[in-house]
Amino acid sequence: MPDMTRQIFKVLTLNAIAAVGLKRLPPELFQIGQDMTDPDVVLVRSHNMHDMHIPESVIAIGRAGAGTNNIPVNRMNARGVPVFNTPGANANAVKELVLAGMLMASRNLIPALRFVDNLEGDDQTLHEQVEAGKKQFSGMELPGRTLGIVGLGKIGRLLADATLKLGMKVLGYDPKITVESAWSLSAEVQKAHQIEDLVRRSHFISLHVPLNDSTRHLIDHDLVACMQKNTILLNFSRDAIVDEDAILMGIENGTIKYYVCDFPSRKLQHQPAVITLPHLGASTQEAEENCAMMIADQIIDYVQNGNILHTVNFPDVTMERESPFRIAVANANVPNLLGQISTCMANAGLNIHNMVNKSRGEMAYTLVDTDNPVPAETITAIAGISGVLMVRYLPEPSFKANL
Ligand SMILES: NC(=O)c1ccc[n+]([C@@H]2O[C@H](COP(=O)([O-])OP(=O)(O)OC[C@H]3O[C@@H](n4cnc5c(N)ncnc54)[C@H](O)[C@@H]3O)[C@@H](O)[C@H]2O)c1
Ligand SMILES: O=C(O)CC[C@@H](O)C(=O)O
Repeated sequence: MPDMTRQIFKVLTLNAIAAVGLKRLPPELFQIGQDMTDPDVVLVRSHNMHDMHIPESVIAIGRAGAGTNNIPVNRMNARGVPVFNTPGANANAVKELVLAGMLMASRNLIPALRFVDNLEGDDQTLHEQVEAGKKQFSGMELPGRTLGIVGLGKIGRLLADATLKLGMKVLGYDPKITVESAWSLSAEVQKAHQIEDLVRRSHFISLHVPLNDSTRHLIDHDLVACMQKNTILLNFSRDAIVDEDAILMGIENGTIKYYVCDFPSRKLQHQPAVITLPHLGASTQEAEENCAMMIADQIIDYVQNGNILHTVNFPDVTMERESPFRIAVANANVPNLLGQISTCMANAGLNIHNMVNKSRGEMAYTLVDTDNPVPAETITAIAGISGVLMVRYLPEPSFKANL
């Protein structure tokens, strides 16, 4: 069980996190380093944490970005460790790169650039070759074409808005769409009830779903077989959302004109119809700074106040402080745990001032403010309840980081 009352939090950074975000973590409260033993918090971007030993001291993981498939979320669930991310903070950067990808493909820009690079001779010869050769790169325009967007979250929605403005027809498929996304989606986006339907009707298809067991190889041989001839497929989500063999087969038989993606692989390298970028979707100054600032603020609020906003494994739970004494409990979402926690507090004669409890799937999280300090034995008693995964005592800190 980590030391819950400690006031200095050690932050291990596994990737470069923008300085403007790290600066939000004041040195009075946080010690930051790339070589930290027994960290309280791990900050990460794309570093693969699956094979890494994650010390018992860790109370939170912060992903400065959207995708969390590089983090062993299930292992963290068992320990009651929230995995934070920064939804939307890099969405515009990805949207812009997808637009660039669509234009690179629709205007054959990559082979055209290669053609020019390889021209030889003086200017006169070069101009002659340009005029004779350019017809092979003749492309198509976007207005009137159909873009199918798979996943209408933060990125998918921005892409829908931008491409509608360019005069495209937009089809969307998202069986798990959130209420927030549905509200903010343009009414001009047509709903596809089946992904096969979207794939059949689209000239361009762009993937914007998280990688998990239900989306791994979402684009397989069967779906490629449903595509129109000369489809342009864009994948700025994750490599394994597509079956690369199916993509290469689709290219070979003329179904896929271009596969534009952000995830290089040996199989895809040197394929003329594949445009691969080096995972550049979120690589803008703006996105990197947005993600770093957002994750820093979420971590500060969690370590100081136990508040949870934007994780992939916990419910959002926030409560204004009305008393200086607070405990935060992560527990399995099973009957009677709340009752047992309250009993431990009643046994210590503690009066509950305010309380909030929420669950998400198998995880539940409770914040309890008390009128009096919580004795160490009470924290130990709560930690000993079967199903309790993590308890933190959070007396109001003498030094508070600004949020
Ligand atoms: N290339 C990059 O640098 C980069 C940057 C940011 C995000 N990403 C990737 O893009 C993904 C999406 O990012 P976001 O910010 O839009 O996330 P988001 O959570 O806002 O949106 C994801 C959407 O996918 C939907 N979805 C889930 N399963 C689906 C399925 N089987 N079929 C259709 N829709 C499904 C969800 O309902 C949700 O609306 C991330 O998970 C990440 O892997 C890549
Ligand atoms: O941090 C990055 O550069 C990539 C982030 C991106 O893949 C994401 O899922 O947010």
